[in-house]
Amino acid sequence: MAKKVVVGLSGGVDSSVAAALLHQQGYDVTGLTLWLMRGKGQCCSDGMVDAAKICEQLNIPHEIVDSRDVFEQNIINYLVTGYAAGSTPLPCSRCNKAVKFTPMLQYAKEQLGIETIATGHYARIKFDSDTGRYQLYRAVDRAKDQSYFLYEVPQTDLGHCVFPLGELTKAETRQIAAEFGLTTAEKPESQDLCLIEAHGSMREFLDQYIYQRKGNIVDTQGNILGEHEGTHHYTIGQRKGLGVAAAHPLYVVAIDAGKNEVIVGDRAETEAQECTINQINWVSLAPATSPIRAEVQIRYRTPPALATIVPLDSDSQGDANRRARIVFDEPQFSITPGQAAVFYSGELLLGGGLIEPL
Ligand SMILES: Nc1ncnc2c1ncn2[C@@H]1O[C@H](COP(=O)(O)OP(=O)(O)OP(=O)(O)O)[C@@H](O)[C@H]1O
Repeated sequence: MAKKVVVGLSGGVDSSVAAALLHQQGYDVTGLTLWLMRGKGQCCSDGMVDAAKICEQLNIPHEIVDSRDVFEQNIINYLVTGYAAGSTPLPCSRCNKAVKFTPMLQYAKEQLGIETIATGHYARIKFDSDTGRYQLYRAVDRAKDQSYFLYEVPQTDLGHCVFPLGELTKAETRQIAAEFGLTTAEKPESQDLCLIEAHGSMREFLDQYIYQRKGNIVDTQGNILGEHEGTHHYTIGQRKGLGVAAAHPLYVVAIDAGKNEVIVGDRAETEAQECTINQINWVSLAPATSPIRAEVQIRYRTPPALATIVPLDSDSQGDANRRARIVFDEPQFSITPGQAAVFYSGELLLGGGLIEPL
């Protein structure tokens, strides 16, 4: 009997190709689309229609799961609370874990009796029989690699996931889509976070939830340089849009939501060599109990930098091995609370955690 798999279909070209490839390989494929956003979620409604067209084309069943509440609780609330507190939360890794993988697997198992799910993520999973762990590797196409956003996916889910595009380049994916004649073959690449695509900008999205309270933009000595309309409009390392005239470029160095201040300084003042992370999820490696060396990536598009990860006893929720101090070999530009620090050894993703306020 054909092996059954549920493919998470966003209506984009990547997940369409993932479904088409598995279908071609003889899998019994079911498409599943999560309805994520209320209100301005035009991209969701378009996505659902495009995903339905793919399912018709491949002649496979299509399930739509209303996940708007799950998305609101786990992503919208998370973003709004984080930005209001002066951090820059990372929604995609949280979404993958809390909205996509775990709930999709649960639905697949409980409602459809299917044990495996697939997505169009660019990353690779391998089982390591020595450690008994499911390991995550960067995608072959480094420009498209999405492993950074997958560091939170628990071992219990990874063992039930397939990433058919992990060995492909984006150009190959497009070519395969054209060869299959998929209706999504020519669909343009999504440029940004789905929330930004839906709302125009993060600022427009957040302004619906967070009151715009005017405050001061100050330098690191406390001198007032200008005015802002809400600390949630800023992120660490930001240079553009400060509205402050200065002889040399100024960057956001810190955000003090309590005092309602944005603190700016020159580039060197945004650099730090250490940070603490919490809520660590160990992926390819069993939880470290002594310091380890790794390449640590502090933003999706920031190149990894060599560092020592020193485990601390417990995290904010009291779990052992889930908090660590990261000591970089060189100072790093704009270490940003709320973003993820993800550790790699070459292509292998070891684990990751969330950066605490410095
Ligand atoms: N609403 C959704 N419902 C089900 N699965 C989804 C949904 N959104 C994304 N996914 C899955 O997660 C993968 C990565 O999503 P991401 O938002 O990064 O899209 P992407 O890289 O542009 O991929 P695609 O071209 O398939 O949209 C998708 O390929 C798809 O398998």
